[in-house]
Amino acid sequence: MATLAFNAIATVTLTGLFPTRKNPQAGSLTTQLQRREVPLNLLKPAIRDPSTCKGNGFVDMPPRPPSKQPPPGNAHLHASLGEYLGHGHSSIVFDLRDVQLSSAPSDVVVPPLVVKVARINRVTSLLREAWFYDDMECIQGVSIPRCYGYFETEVPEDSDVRRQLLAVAKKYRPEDDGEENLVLSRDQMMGPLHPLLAERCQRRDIIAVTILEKLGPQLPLGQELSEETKEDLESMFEDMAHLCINNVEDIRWENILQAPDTSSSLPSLPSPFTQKVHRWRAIDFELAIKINLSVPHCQLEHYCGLGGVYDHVESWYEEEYSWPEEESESDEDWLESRD
Ligand SMILES: Nc1ncnc2c1ncn2[C@@H]1O[C@H](COP(=O)(O)OP(=O)(O)OP(=O)(O)O)[C@@H](O)[C@H]1O
Repeated sequence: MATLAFNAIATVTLTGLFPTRKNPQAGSLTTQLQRREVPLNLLKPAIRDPSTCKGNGFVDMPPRPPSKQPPPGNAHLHASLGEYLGHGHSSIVFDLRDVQLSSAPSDVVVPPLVVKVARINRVTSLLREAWFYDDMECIQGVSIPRCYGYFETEVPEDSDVRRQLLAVAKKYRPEDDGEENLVLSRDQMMGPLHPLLAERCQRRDIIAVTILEKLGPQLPLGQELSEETKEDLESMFEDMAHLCINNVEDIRWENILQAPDTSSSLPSLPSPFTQKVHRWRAIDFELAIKINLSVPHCQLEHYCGLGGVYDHVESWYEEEYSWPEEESESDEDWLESRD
């Protein structure tokens, strides 16, 4: 049996756009999306000259490790959107059901998958994140989920699919409209944006998704974390530090999920840096930066982020936490009327 290469899927057809918790079957709408390769120079790493920063922990930036994937495939993935799994500033994430793969060898194993759908004004966040997935290919299935590609399609401004996405996005995060994308402003401080990012941040007629391996739940709240779990989490972020990826701004409880462990999941692989097999995985690289920090210095920053996660887990009590919000009836009625 062969496993699905990260670049095997060329096109994706998604049906049932977009369900809600109260109406998981909602939407007879369908769309087809095409893989878009993410340019290597999409993002500029932050490079400090090690000779002028002696003792500050800067190193020579290692080149991106060469991809171990075969030549790009031509497979077509067909799936319907299942349960809503979560959302953030940039996206809404759904389980994928009834997954079928065509134009691929029949013995290819497809693990349980999710689709991360960018909010219409956050396509650049997903594109940026897809660059980090490419950059961290060697730790996909190790300390981050396997990523099967970034896909896009153009949708006319007055299309039902676009309207449905806007309505669902608004439902899960009503305050999103018009929010400034601070990450891009930060990228701009390092020089002009890559033309693709500059163009995509003006567009409001693109649906963009990534297809990711489905992970398990977050760390259980309200109990002390074992030393073993803490060591595992620290080692997981050490893998990123070896690739000069600093993700301290997005180390949050929401962004650490259990490694998949169902009978249909793919096994977790040993770290190419520490040979450890992790029980947890990190997600969400919208705010990550590639910077020539040494591993210990990057790890120091990651420890700060993890300290916040440990506090959150250990001092949690239910009344404080009420996420996600319940859907309001009137919005739900509106959505149902669109089906
Ligand atoms: N691979 C996955 N498997 C299972 N659930 C996932 C997966 N990826 C994301 N989720 C769920 O979706 C939620 C939102 O995902 P994520 O944090 O990646 O979104 P985001 O929009 O990039 O967040 P933000 O921009 O606010 O940092 C997660 O907290 C988690 O509950």
